[in-house]
Amino acid sequence: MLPTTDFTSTQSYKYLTDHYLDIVTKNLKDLFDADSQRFEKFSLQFEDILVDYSKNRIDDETLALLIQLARECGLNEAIDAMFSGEKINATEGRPVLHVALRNRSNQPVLVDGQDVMPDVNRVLAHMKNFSDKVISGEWKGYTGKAITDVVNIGIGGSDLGPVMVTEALKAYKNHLSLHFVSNVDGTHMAETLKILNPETTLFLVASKTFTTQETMANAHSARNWFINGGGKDEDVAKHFAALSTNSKGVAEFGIDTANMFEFWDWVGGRYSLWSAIGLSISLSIGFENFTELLAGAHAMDEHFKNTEFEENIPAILALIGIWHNNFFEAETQAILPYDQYMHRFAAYFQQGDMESNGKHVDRNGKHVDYQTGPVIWGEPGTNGQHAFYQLIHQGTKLIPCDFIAPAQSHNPLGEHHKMLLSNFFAQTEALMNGKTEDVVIDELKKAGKTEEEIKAIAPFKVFEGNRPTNSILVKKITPRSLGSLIAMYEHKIFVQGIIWNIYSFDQWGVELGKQLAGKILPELKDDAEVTSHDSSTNGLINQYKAWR
Ligand SMILES: O=P(O)(O)OC[C@H]1O[C@H](O)[C@H](O)[C@@H](O)[C@@H]1O
Repeated sequence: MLPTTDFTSTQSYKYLTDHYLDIVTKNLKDLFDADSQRFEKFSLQFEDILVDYSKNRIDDETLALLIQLARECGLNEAIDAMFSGEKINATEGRPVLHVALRNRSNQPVLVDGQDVMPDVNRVLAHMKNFSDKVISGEWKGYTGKAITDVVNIGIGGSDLGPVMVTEALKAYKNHLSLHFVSNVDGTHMAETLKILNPETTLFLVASKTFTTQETMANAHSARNWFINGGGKDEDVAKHFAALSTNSKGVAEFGIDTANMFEFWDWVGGRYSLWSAIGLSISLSIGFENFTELLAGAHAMDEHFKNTEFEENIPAILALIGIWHNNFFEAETQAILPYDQYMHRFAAYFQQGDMESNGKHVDRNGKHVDYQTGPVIWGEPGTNGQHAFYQLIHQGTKLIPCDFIAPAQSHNPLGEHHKMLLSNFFAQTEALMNGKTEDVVIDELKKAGKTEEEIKAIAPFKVFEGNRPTNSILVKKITPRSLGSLIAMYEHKIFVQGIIWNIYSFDQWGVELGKQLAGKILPELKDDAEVTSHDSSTNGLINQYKAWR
């Protein structure tokens, strides 16, 4: 059972409320000036990942109180409950054990008294065998040709993780071409199929439930394309595999269950890239690299489970996030990777974080009267700098940012990486220091402006600074370091959910739209006027019918 403490009723929350009034008057620049050890004090290293959280509006007392908050909210007990397989996803009656999928120690993990590790290892062995055969060309299509293209058909957690990781680890990629079709918009499938040959294409139908409308529609269209392209029913087994928890659904679709890669209901969709859902990753970069990804995540799991909160990276990041979210009233959190390969990282954690912590009912079933999960967004630097950083620097909203960058590039092209990294360092410095009016006036004077010109333009050129950032410097983006980085964010989300007293592992909020779409679909089959909805929805549907 998870604790059900209302964090706003704790002693530490009350202290934090007072302490906030003190901190809010302080400037980051002054905090640095007052303490030459601030970087050493407020940064942590885990393997090849350096997490610098010193450029946040915190001091020793802030951290001590936030850690007290974590203790008062029962974070220790909650971590034990997750790792020991308790059914902490209470609204669905399930344990939360993505950590078991990457449990490289092979220590038993019990669900209802039964060790899940033999099953985990059996599926991993199946994935290895299959990946090796497809990559080596031993696996043949129906006309005897080797596979050249793999299409993952899935959406949400059955798409975003594999897309993000295969992109982030493109430097490790083999000869297979990977494609991802998620949208039910026929354009996604049609455009993908245009360049493919049914004789050499392998489809992975990725769906935890094997009932998701979009994925099933795309899978049926892919199957039709395969049959229309010359394949026979009996050839489907050579070109379709399923990644799912639903063996009945897989068999009904007509995929040979020998080509089914299983996982279990204790794996949440948005935490499933470590499971059979990661088969596209293993095909793209090879099984050895996939296990390195798992090993990196496992190492972070061990760090999270065994480290005191004072030095626990996911816990510290989560607590700083709570400080921004619940005291500074920041509404969003930007994730800004200075790595082109990581261009889907923010999108991945949009689901990871927002589907997990976008909740307004606490673990007692009561409506919360405080803020829970932030809006997660971001794009790779430096592109973002030329698009939306203006608002981060000079807008009216406080936007805490995570800056992520690798020290070593996979593509050391001339001075490019130095240029990229100079921007990475410069942005957090600029956000912290800003530019005072005095400096602006001085610059304008030097540029030969008149008193009058200076007076008119100076206010627009002032940067207040004092904007909080975390800098996450990674030696190199490898399967291992990426695995650790993903697990770090996963556990950050977990810690925040525990403190906000919400259930982070269900997602009832996505159901209503699905239900209504299910009701509307039959209404679109003919041209009859629709009158069953509100006037807006009726009006839109009827106009659609008139125009189609
Ligand atoms: O893997 P599937 O069962 O097809 O589910 C795909 C996705 O759809 C749902 O709507 C959930 O919101 C997601 O958490 C899930 O990842």
